[in-house]
Amino acid sequence: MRVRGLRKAYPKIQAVAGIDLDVERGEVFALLGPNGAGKTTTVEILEGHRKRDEGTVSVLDADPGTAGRAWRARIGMVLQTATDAAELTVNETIRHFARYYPRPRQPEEVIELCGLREKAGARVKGLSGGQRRRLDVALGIIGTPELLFLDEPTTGFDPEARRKFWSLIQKLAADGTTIVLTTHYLDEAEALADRVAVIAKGEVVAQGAPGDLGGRAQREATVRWFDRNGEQSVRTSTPTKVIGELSLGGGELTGLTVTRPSLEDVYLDLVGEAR
Ligand SMILES: Nc1ncnc2c1ncn2[C@@H]1O[C@H](COP(=O)(O)OP(=O)(O)OP(=O)(O)O)[C@@H](O)[C@H]1O
Repeated sequence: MRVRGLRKAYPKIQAVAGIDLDVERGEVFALLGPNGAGKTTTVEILEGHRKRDEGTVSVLDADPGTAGRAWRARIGMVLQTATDAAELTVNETIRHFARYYPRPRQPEEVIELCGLREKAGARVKGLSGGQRRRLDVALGIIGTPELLFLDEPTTGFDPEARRKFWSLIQKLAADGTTIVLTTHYLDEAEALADRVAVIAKGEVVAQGAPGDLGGRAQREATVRWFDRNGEQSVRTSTPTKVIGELSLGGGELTGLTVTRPSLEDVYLDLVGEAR
């Protein structure tokens, strides 16, 4: 996927103000950014659901603005708005949608992957919020997409469901599915994404591997330990040296930790600077 100079204005706001993105095949790519940053608008343009004002976009070697049905069948989407509640059961819904695709996954496999086995016979309208979201994901992957868009996929999931969802995404990625997701959960981006882009006010303010975003790996570390006087801490760019010096006494250092700024620290700095 290749995006250059993407722009989109609504009557009152420039929602996307010149975005460049590259996503490689097989990559998990996360879009991060505060509410209203322009993530959903960008994703909708990439999905072919919204017209852009300016810029060039190539998704699976086609322009989403003009690509046809065959292209659409190669793409899976999980939008922010949940599937319409229906009288159908989970099983029936998944089977129904499978018929739209030339190369569907087995419905039983998808039910299993999405943790819906116990709810397969339940009516969709009776599902909890998190279960509905898992059904959305099931419908997003039923067509065996080469590229899967997930807009805030785990909002409303309990911690266990989120972990299960992460392993589902890891399985899909291991099978070669390219995944573009938006999320407000930085631990999710860190667990799943090969690369992330932080968007603020319609612009990309940083892009890179989660471990290296905003020069994170090069930022100063904090070394903490306990001694007779209580907790001690030093900020340093050479933590190994600091620990070497502390170790000269020969004893074990109590409560020794070395920490770098978290992805959340870096993210908040980046987004704060963009305000
Ligand atoms: N259909 C629309 N008509 C007018 N303005 C819109 C429309 N959709 C979005 N906007 C505005 O465009 C800006 C970007 O919205 P967008 O939904 O792309 O942000 P987002 O990054 O996805 O936010 P969130 O994290 O809250 O989902 C916001 O200021 C929003 O109010």
